[in-house]
Amino acid sequence: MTELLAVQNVSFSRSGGRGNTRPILKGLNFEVKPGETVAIVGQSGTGKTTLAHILAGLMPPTSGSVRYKGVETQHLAHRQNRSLRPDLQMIFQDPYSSLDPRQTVSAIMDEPLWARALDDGQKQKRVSDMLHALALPPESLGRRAHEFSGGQRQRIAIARALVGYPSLVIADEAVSALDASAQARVLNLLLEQQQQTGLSLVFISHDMAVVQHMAHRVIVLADGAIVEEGPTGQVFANPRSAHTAALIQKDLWKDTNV
Ligand SMILES: Nc1ncnc2c1ncn2[C@@H]1O[C@H](COP(=O)(O)OP(=O)(O)OP(=O)(O)O)[C@@H](O)[C@H]1O
Repeated sequence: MTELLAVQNVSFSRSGGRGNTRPILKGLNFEVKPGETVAIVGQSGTGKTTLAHILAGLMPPTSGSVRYKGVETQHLAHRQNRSLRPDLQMIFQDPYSSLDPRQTVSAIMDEPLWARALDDGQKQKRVSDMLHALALPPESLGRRAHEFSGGQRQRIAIARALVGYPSLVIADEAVSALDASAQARVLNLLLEQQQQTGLSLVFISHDMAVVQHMAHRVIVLADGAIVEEGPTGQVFANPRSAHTAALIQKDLWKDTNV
């Protein structure tokens, strides 16, 4: 098997009022290979977050399929697929909705590790390594999520996603709310984990400089359809679509005006 995630003909429509449906995603096809980072970029409202939720199996596509290691992601929660569940992790944009505020950091970190064949000492070491890598003090373990700031919660959510040695992480604007030093720390950690464990990433970001730094391949969405796809160097050096050129231009403009 060459692909880890296979997206085939995925469309998604939202129902509007009076029986209308509005197409959000239109016939998407792409793959993510082991150890690969695929960035998904596009203007606001073009369907990136909707796609992330469908890829992670949090909602079904209207038509088409998303298979992770051959299993439809919407069926990953089923009992027979439970061992695959910790393999595919998602980092959401908003840590306030993605973490249970009453859970301790220790309990949050335990969940992705339950299925891993590690002894208690190895699990403790993995948790403390992740906290350290994300500049969260060891005392964090006994505290509850609501006791942390937004930036700290986001780092806890990132530690949770990585602690169980996932094969695939879907990161939706995972670092956009972090300050520059925390951003650099997280991006380096993701690259390091990729080198060490062969982690694959679906990386959704509006920040084209970060995309250029992180991704092997870029997929450009416009109005719910793929308008360009290719190796990162090629897409940035020679964008074929006006949408891609506009995204790159906008980012350059931003950088010269900080
Ligand atoms: N819960 C919802 N109910 C109705 N429409 C929605 C809902 N969530 C998103 N949409 C609509 O679906 C479309 C795609 O939204 P989505 O959030 O997936 O885009 P996006 O590319 O991630 O945007 P952004 O970069 O601003 O986060 C938009 O037109 C949005 O208004």
